[in-house]
Amino acid sequence: MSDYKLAVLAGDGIGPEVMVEAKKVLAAVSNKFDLKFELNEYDVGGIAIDNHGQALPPATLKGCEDADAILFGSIGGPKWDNLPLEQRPERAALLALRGHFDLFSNLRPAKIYKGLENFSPLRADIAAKGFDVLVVRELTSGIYFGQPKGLEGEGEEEFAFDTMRYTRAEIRRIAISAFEAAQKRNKKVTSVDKANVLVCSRLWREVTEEVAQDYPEVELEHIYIDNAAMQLIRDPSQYDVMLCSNLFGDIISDECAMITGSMGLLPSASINSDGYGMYEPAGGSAPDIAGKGIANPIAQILSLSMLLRFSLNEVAAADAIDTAVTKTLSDGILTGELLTPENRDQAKSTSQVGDYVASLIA
Ligand SMILES: NC(=O)C1=CN([C@@H]2O[C@H](COP(=O)(O)OP(=O)(O)OC[C@H]3O[C@@H](n4cnc5c(N)ncnc54)[C@H](O)[C@@H]3O)[C@@H](O)[C@H]2O)C=CC1
Ligand SMILES: CC(C)CC(=O)C(=O)O
Ligand SMILES: [Mg+2]
Repeated sequence: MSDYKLAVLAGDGIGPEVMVEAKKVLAAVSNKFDLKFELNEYDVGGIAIDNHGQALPPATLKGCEDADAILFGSIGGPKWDNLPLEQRPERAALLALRGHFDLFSNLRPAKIYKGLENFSPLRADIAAKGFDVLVVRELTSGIYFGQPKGLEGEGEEEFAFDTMRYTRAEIRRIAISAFEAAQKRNKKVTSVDKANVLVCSRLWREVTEEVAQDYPEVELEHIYIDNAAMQLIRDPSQYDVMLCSNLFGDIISDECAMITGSMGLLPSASINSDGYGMYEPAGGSAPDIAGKGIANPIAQILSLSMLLRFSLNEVAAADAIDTAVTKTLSDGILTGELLTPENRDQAKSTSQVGDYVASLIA
């Protein structure tokens, strides 16, 4: 019997809706594998601004510090869009948590599931070649963590800037994450950069080449971000691990999600060097569908599986969730955004999908 303490931060928009489903699945695996979890829920993001006047209240941060891992939903939304940047949920809570816990290694696994081949926006013959990519994104540096500056000057001379900055050490540790992951997969790392114009990308290439020396069995290739975005549509089967800086990984991972059929299928793990992590869907709070009971809960459920696997080493429980999700999708238990207009009447609700996954584990 294990005792784990999780900080549960559902957040805004669809966050609380999909979190309910992840908790159902957690209850099912707790039962099946005789695991004991203490779940402590905290406000974060817009809801925390409304209730406590700040996006990351001290009690939330303390709860995360006291936990074995964080299960995170998503934050932000139109209600808080006009706040100054430093108070907005995305910066004041999400980037703050990533920075505070040094969660530099962001893993975003995307694949076309069996049964969903026809729901990928890829051309059928391209989808048939397969798609199974792990985006390894640097998460605590680069342009999102450079000092924003603005606004200065006046009139048409008024300006703002963001700085992109990477140290060798920051590049080295994320490159090692990518090579370690590739060793357990198909032994290929594609490093995505813009080394034809950016100095940071020149350093990125140099350090990535150095790290590659320690992994002779892993192939390393470099590609410019614009070409990578295009190649992912032309022939994504050529990729295994895609190593990206913070900005490029943010963009490329949304593209990978959509290749699988939906933003709502892509989970993520954000891990530090001690194995502590925050686990969240790669997508956002989806204000356009929030409150309708139609959000896809799979990314949240798979984020829970990653939490069990990477931070708690509960591999059997994680495997059980992955197997149940695979069967749910191949059984055609799908939320509406995955379906075509002709068969959308067969769409299942958020809670029907969560119930089905949980029932397969029980
Ligand atoms: N980790 C986080 O908390 C993130 C927060 N955001 C924030 O979320 C808010 C909305 O951002 P958007 O740019 O609209 O991106 P988004 O990822 O929330 O939504 C983009 C599109 O994907 C769809 N989508 C996303 N998750 C889905 C799911 N589980 N099931 C079905 N469809 C899903 C949405 O309906 C929308 O059409 C913004 O405030 C943004 O800053 C954005 C990305 C990550
Ligand atoms: C606030 C953003 C950096 C969050 C996001 O888009 C992401 O982590 O993918
Ligand atoms: Mg993003």
